[in-house]
Amino acid sequence: MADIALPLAKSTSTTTATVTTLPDTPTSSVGSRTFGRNIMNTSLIESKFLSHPEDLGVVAVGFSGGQCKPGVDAAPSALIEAGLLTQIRDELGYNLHGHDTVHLYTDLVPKEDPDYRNMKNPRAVSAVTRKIADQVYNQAKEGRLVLTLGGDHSIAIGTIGGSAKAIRERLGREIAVIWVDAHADINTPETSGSGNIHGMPVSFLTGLASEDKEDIFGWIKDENRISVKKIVYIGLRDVDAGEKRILRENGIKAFSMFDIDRYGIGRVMEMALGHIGSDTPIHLSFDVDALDPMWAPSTGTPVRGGLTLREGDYICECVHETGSLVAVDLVEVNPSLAPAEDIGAHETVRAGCSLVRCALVGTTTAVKMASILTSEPSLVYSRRVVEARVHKYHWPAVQLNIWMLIMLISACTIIGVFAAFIDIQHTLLLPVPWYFPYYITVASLTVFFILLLLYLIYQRRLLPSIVMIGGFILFVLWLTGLIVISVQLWGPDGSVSSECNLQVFGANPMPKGQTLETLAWLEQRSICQSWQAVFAFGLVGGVFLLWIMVIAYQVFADDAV
Ligand SMILES: NC(=[NH2+])NCCC[C@H](N)C(=O)O
Repeated sequence: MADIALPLAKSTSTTTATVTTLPDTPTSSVGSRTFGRNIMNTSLIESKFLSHPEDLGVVAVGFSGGQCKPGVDAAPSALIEAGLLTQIRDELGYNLHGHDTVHLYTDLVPKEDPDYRNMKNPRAVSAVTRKIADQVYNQAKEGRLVLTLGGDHSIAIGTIGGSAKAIRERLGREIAVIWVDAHADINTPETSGSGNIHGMPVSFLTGLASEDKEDIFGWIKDENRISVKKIVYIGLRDVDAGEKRILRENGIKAFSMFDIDRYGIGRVMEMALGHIGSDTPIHLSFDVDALDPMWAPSTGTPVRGGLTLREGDYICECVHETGSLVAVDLVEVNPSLAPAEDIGAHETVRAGCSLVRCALVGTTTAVKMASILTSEPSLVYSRRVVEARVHKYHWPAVQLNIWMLIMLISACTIIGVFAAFIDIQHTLLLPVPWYFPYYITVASLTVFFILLLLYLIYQRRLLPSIVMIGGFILFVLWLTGLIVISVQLWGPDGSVSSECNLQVFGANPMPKGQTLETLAWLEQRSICQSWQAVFAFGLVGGVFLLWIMVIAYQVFADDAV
């Protein structure tokens, strides 16, 4: 394979590209990315699926055979020259692996490569993507995050094929793909108008297109494939007719620029990540042409009306914040296509660097600025740590809702019954026993506690400790009330229950007719039934308070794992 080796010191050139590489800083001097230790450089997000989140496997792919315009193969060198890898290592604190070579794959490109099923350069793209799949797989199987710098978007057949296989082997899970692009790249060879394979990678990855010939994508096996249900598109605005049909028929989730205008990027990201779910590893494949040409003009198939750079960065930050990111591709930067002088290429490369940084470190910029402004541990930092922890608690929504509903019913019934009892005592000119107002107070506190929980849920700040402490206090109060009620019902003095059985339920003969006596009997019966209801709801409340403590403990324990 003909590759450009990257020397350790800044160099000014090789035959095909000018390559500037990392200054010779030993990796060991790079700040640790251990959670919370190095706030300048560290992502505050704990990775869910990487065993070595501090390691970054880099695959630099200088390949342009998936389309016809030369120049996209020079992108990795341009990005590296702009200092991307140096920053990733020295500022973001990653340990880099495999970063010392830009692969050109010239030896994999056959001399003769006639079109096949309407595909251009089919054997070259197949051989190169197969090799890329191996490279990405080798990095990903070590439990590292993998960054691939393309290259045109056909290389995603290799990057996604490789990470899908590695994650299946390592974790037994399927990956999800967030495909940020102006195009859907889901043409089959038959629906493609251009025959360019960079417009087809998703169809090969999902199995919508396949081929038996080993040298023309026959190497793609189930282990490399992804499910159509696990792809989410963002930024679409130039989708071919055949692709629209494929998207519709397969129910593929897609957020076009129209959706971004309508809902805003924040809501779109919520919906996109909601579709994927929080327990699925994510491969982010970012085509720079998703950005508006204003921000990224140097790309092979620019389409106006795209994302702002900030929206692109936000997408990358959101994906990073999930903690589910396992691989990132940045593709279709073509430094040789600079419509308005050289500045276009420069801007596009800068935009690309920004996207990658955001994907690798999330929103640390804010933290970084705050920490520079104050020498004390920054407020922003501490707040973010708290938020990162709060967001990780997974409350079982159904149980929580049932719990609140039943507790609310119990508390309100008890308040109602005792309020009525107090009224009766007043009417009969009898003193009010202490436990009537006591139980009303406890039940009111319970209602207040439920309202507090609702508020905290709305704020996404419900901590298990609050629920456990609150639940425990209420349980003790509730239990005291229950004991008092039981003593009244069945205890030695008073014994409401035996009184009721004797006078009311066991009254013989039962009063009938519209007499005062019947009315008095009916009133007494309803008082007796109210006592029973109070006992029943008191019992339910006590048990449910125990239950919520168990739930809170489980939520707490799950998070600690
Ligand atoms: N990754 C890209 N830039 N793809 C552009 C694809 C354009 C067009 N849909 C095609 O199939 O040829």
